[in-house]
Amino acid sequence: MTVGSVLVTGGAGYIGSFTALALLEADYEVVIVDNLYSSSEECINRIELISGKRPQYHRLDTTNEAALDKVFDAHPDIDSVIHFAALKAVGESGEIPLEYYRVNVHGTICLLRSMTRHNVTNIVFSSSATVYGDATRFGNMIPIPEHCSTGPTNPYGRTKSVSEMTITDHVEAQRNNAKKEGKSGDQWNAALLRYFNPAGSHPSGVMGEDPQGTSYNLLPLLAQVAVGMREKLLVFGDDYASKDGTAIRDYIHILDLAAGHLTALKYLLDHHPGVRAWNLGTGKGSTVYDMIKAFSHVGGRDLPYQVVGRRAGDVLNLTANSKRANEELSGR
Ligand SMILES: O=c1ccn([C@@H]2O[C@H](COP(=O)(O)OP(=O)(O)O[C@H]3O[C@H](CO)[C@@H](O)[C@H](O)[C@H]3O)[C@@H](O)[C@H]2O)c(=O)[nH]1
Repeated sequence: MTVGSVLVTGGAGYIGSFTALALLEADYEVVIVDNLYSSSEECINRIELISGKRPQYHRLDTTNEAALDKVFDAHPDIDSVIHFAALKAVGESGEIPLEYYRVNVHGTICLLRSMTRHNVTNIVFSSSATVYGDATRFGNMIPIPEHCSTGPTNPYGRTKSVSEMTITDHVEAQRNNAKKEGKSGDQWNAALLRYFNPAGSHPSGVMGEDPQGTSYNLLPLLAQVAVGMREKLLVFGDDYASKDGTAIRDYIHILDLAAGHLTALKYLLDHHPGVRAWNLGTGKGSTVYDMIKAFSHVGGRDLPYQVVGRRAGDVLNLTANSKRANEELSGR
């Protein structure tokens, strides 16, 4: 018996595929759409290998609204959407901002329009801690609570912020319209999940972060150095105001992150909160050097690195205040 039917956009990507797996394991029916821009169909096979269930899958771009409509038509049971599909951060990403806005923002708009036409009214959005930018700019807001004002420092973060605002405005407008028509108005709901830095793989070793093409994030790069695919890690700046000069991030295990999507979805369905933002992080900050040390320790050899200049758009510290998520989502 299925407990609900969920459309997962970007479900062949790193976080998307782990969430699709968690949904299947919790007996949801899963329909994945993905353009395979930075992933591969092999992900669908891996999800099946672990869960014993094959998610339904359509290859399409979320900016193709007509194709999205067909998916909703073909799966009338879909009652919720988890929206991952987006171009992922590539460093400062300043070189291709229009492509970021087309895929990340326009894709979100197309999805919301198609959901509205099909009366699918619950959306969990894959946002990012990057929306906060430098949380020290108005006094010290570290660890960062959800009420910290947003101020992203790179185009990728801005597309996440604009998508959050688009979803918020749409959900509020839909609720107000429903009320005007004498309905309860609590039908539309959105979770804005602000992830800190995802890390790790499935204990089976079958699924993990497997970036297609060049990788820009610390974890996959460290893994590549550890297995000898890459000569050394470039450390982007050792002149930050931290204990060892390198920048601080909050690394959260991918299985915990995936579980957070299911609990947020349940919260929407049980409580009809309208729009609610949650940080998904651990509350524990680690520097780049901490991460190099941890990888060296586990791998049994010192990993080579070289300090270079700071990367544009990076901030000193992104560490979550995870009180709200702990109180509202844990144990669900
Ligand atoms: O080769 C590298 C890569 C990264 N870093 C540093 O490592 C930390 C983490 O960087 P990275 O893994 O690229 O993540 P962030 O820049 O913190 O975050 C981006 O990447 C995350 C993982 O995909 C997303 O969740 C965020 O939304 C996105 O902004 C930062 O201090 C970087 O300066 C290095 O020193 N060398």
